[in-house]
Amino acid sequence: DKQEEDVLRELRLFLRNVIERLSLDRRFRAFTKPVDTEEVPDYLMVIKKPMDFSTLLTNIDEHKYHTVREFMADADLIWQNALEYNPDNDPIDRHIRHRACALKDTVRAIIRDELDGDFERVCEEIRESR
Ligand SMILES: CC(=O)c1nc(NC(=O)[C@H]2CNCCN2)sc1-c1cc(O)cc(O)c1
Repeated sequence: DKQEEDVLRELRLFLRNVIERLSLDRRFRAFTKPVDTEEVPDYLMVIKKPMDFSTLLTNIDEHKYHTVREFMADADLIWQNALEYNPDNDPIDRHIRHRACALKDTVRAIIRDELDGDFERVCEEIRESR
């Protein structure tokens, strides 16, 4: 109904704003677009569910996320994939793992500081009612 559509619209606006701010952070440049499988040919053999900021935005626009929890499941894939693909004691691996850990902590801090628990509960109730 109208009120429920207003809630889901506000959720989409909140999630787009979170991604916009992450995309401006130079530390997270590697996470903005899908990993280029030309540059990194073995990537899809290691990582089963690639994810990046641009794909998150597309998913939002396609109304894929009805709750912040659903969004977080995909957003977490970005840093989880980077940790999985970069396990070695190699300086390049360690560098991207630091950025993956910074992304994990930054997303959690934004959600903790800016998501109203009551708002997320309303989103969950709408989803359960459908
Ligand atoms: C995003 C990610 O997980 C990623 N990991 C990499 N790891 C390596 O290159 C390590 C792997 N271990 C052996 C030594 N090389 S490169 C890379 C990447 C960075 C970009 O700026 C764009 C892009 O498409 C992919």
